[in-house]
Parts: sequence; C-alpha cells; structure tokens
Amino acid sequence: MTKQRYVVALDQGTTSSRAIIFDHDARIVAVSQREFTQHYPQPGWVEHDPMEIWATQSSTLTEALAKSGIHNDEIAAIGITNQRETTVVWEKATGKPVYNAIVWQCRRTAAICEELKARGLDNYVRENTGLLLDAYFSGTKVKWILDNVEGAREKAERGELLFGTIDTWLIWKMTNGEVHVTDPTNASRTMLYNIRDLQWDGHILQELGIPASMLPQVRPSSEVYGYTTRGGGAQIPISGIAGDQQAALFGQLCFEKGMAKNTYGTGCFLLMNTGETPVKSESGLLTTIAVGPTGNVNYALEGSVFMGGATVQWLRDELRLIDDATDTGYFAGKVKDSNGVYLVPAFVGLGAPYWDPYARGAIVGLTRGANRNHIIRAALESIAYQSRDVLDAMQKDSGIRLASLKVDGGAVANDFLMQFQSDIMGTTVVRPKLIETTALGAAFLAGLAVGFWESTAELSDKFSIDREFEPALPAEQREQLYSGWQKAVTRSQHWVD
Ligand SMILES: Nc1ncnc2c1ncn2[C@@H]1O[C@H](COP(=O)(O)OP(=O)(O)O)[C@@H](O)[C@H]1O
Ligand SMILES: O=P(O)(O)OC[C@H](O)CO
Repeated sequence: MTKQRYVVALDQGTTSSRAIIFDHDARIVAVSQREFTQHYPQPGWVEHDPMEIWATQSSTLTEALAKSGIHNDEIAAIGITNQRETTVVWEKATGKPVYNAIVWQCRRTAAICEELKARGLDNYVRENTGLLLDAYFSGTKVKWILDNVEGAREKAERGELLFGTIDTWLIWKMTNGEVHVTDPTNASRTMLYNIRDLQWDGHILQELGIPASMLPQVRPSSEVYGYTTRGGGAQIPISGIAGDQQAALFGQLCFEKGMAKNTYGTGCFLLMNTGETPVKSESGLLTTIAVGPTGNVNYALEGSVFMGGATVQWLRDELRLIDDATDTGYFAGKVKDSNGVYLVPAFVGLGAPYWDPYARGAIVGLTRGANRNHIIRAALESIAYQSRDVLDAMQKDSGIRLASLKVDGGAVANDFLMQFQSDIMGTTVVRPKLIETTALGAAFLAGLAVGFWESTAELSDKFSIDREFEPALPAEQREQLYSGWQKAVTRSQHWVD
C-alpha cells in the first residue's frame, strides 16, 4: 500500500483558487493557482461565476498533483478553506447555480439591511449571530436571490434549491452532489447562525423568508465529511473546513485565548481568539466562531477591512500606475513620505470599525507637488492605517495589549508595508517563513481529522519566523500621521445616498 505522505489544502480566495500540497513537516511540495473573473455589474456590486470557481479550483488540484508527480493515493486528506460570506444558490437536482455567486464585498443588499434595521432586527442579530446587520454577510444575499431571480422563491419553498458558502459549494461538487455541509466558522458568517446555540436561527430565517431546507448541515471543522476521486482514482477524504480567516488563525497556531493574527489578502482581517466565551464588542468589531485546539468551537473578535491588497490591484488594473503588486514597495520607497496625501479605499464602503456602506473612495491632501509615487505610497499606507483602526478597537474590547502581531497573506511580502505597519501601530510585526498560513490551517484541520498529525502540540515545531519588524517612528510623529488618516476617513464617509 502506498504511504500517504501528503495533505492538500484547497484555498478558494476572492481573486484566485489555489491548491497547495504539504508534506508531514508542513513544507509546501507543490502549488497551483488560477485567477478568475471578477464581475462588477453595477457600482458597488461584485459577483463571481460559481462554475468558474469550481473549474479553477478543481483544475488547480489536478495541476498540483501532476506538477509534483504525486499520485492521489498518496494524499491522506483534503482541507477546504474559502473566501467567506460569498453566497451560492443552486438547484439540487441539476447542480446548476440559479444566479452568480454574490461576493462578500457586494453592497447590493444595503437597502434590505436598512429595512431590517427599521423592523428592529439589528439588536437581535448582534446578540445572536455576533455580527452587524450589514450587506457583507450571506443572509441578505440569499434573500436578494430569492426575491429577484424569477421562480427562485417558489423553488426554494418546494425544497428544490440549496444554499452554500464556497466551502459548501466545492464539497457538493467534489462529492458529486452527495454531501451538503459547512462548518461553524463559515456558518457564523451567514448572519443566519446562532453562535450561542450553535444552530441555524429560526427567527432570522423567518424574518428573511429563507426556507431551512436550503441550508447545509453544520459539522465540526475537523472531521471526515465525504470522499472525492477528483485528481485521480483513489477516494480521498475531505476532512477539514474553515473560513479563510479562521483557517489562518489556526495555521498561525493561535489556539489560545488572547492570540491574534492579521491577514493581508484582498481585504485585511485581524482576529483574536477569545477562548470558549464570546466577547461582545463595543467598538465595531464582530464576534465570530474560530477553531480551538481540538477542532472545537472557540470564539474570536474580528476586525474586517474590505480593501487591503485589492487597493494595490486597483492601482495596477484601473489606474495602471504599476505593472505588478511587487513594484509598490519600490515606488513607495522612492519618496520620503506621502507628501500629505491620504488614500481612503472605501470602494465598497467601509467595514470595521466604521461599517458605512455609503462611504466611497477618496484621495485627499493633494497638492501640486503630489506625484505617482505619493499615491502608490498612500495606497500601501491605507492598508496599514485600516489595520491600526481595528487593532485599537481590538485592544480596547479585549483589554489585551498585543506586544506583537503575527501577520500573513499575499501582501506581507511587502517589506515597506510591514515596516510602516509596525511604525503606525507601535507594535512588533512578526512575519512567518510560510505566509500561506490560510492553506496551512486547512491542511492542519484535515490532517488532524485522519491522524496524519496526532495533535496540535505536534504542529508547533513546524512554525518558524522569517522576520520581525520593530517600530522605528517616534510616537508623536506616529500619532500625527494617524490623526491625518482619521480626518481623511471622515471625508469619505456617508458619500452616496
Ligand atoms: N508585494 C506586494 N505588495 C502589496 N500587495 C501585494 C503584494 N503581493 C501581493 N499583494 C496583494 O495581495 C493580494 C493577494 O494576496 P492573497 O493572500 O493571495 O489574497 P486572496 O486570498 O484574498 O486572494 C492581492 O490583492 C495583491 O494585490
Ligand atoms: O479572499 P480573502 O483572503 O481576502 O478573504 C475574504 C474574507 O474571507 C471575506 O470575509
């Protein structure tokens, strides 16, 4: 019998699908990545084609296996991690989506949220789901599909439609429509899940008119859900699921209360494990479900920033100021400061701690001397300022001052950004050698479920630090720069009606 020496993580992100093969030492053996199309049908709307998500994700699995020469009977398990909240509704009988996936960044349901607030639902949502009544989460996106796609509501009421976040959709496809599941971390992002009872919330489902028959079964983040033959002949267990931010928290070994990480991908997401008790935020953070040391439910405080690395993509794709994201560090370093320029990337409104769906992007402080490098620099700085906003809120709510912050995600490769982050937070920033901690977390969850790794204690020696960035900016200058940012934010708020 072939020895099963590897675990695969499928990391379905907002802009790309990735398959990463890890060995027992948690080293990356092979990676395959494919970008897919972003659809912007109207200002503030964002969609993905679920079939393209599936096609890119399944082909990365095939390619990673082919590239590495690893046969699928050498794979002990597959773990899934995914962009959260993004909503797919499909027909049970045919597996055909009834509409494009409505992406977490999409603002189209802001008016539905207002209506629900007017009906007094916001406090109930806060208390029972840990979230705010915002268009970010899946609940109002499902409602929008049922209200706007012809015949969808009738079909849903006849039990013919299924809902899933991307984890659910991928597992459904990988098991040829046999398994309809999610895990508590993803469920906790739908605004339909009661994070205290750990059950779908009947009251919210009723208020939104969503039939319970559409919902996946919620299973622990680390256990065998089903098997797939994708990528070859053998049956591989699918045995780990976590939303990408919770997977990164797990991959950074933040199993204990008070441990935190910030991930710099499309958005930025700062999460702190608060242990077995949910902590309510007074400062605009979310209470959400994380994964504890045995794959159990823990709680976390989360600061969600909608535009992180995506701001850099905008510089590249829309303004064409750079050819590649990696160029930003070079250009930002060519000027000594941003020359008073601030860029507030409120392109899809602002998330934590402002929660303003009506904010829009702004570049302020321009003078005749402002040039391209200042704008590039201001774009990178905006990522760090937004993370400082949520760190301040996190420290206030948790009562814990972080001596250092663990970071990961695509944009942490940028040394300028990391140094500025440390400067503007006044905190040491710790970058691990392996920045694919989201995929690593999913691999850990899947591997633990099948005994590939014995326990989380075994995982800690698989983690090593690449570099620590120490704050170098005098406190007075730091606060002066930061107050300029806060002023800039006020200029972008409540922009559209
Ligand atoms: N050197 C860099 N400097 C700044 N941003 C970067 C750099 N490299 C990648 N990025 C940004 O990081 C993001 C990709 O990170 P990733 O973790 O793959 O995101 P996701 O999982 O959200 O798709 C992109 O938005 C990209 O613009
Ligand atoms: O695609 P990412 O990595 O930016 O993550 C998206 C988040 O899960 C949205 O909540």
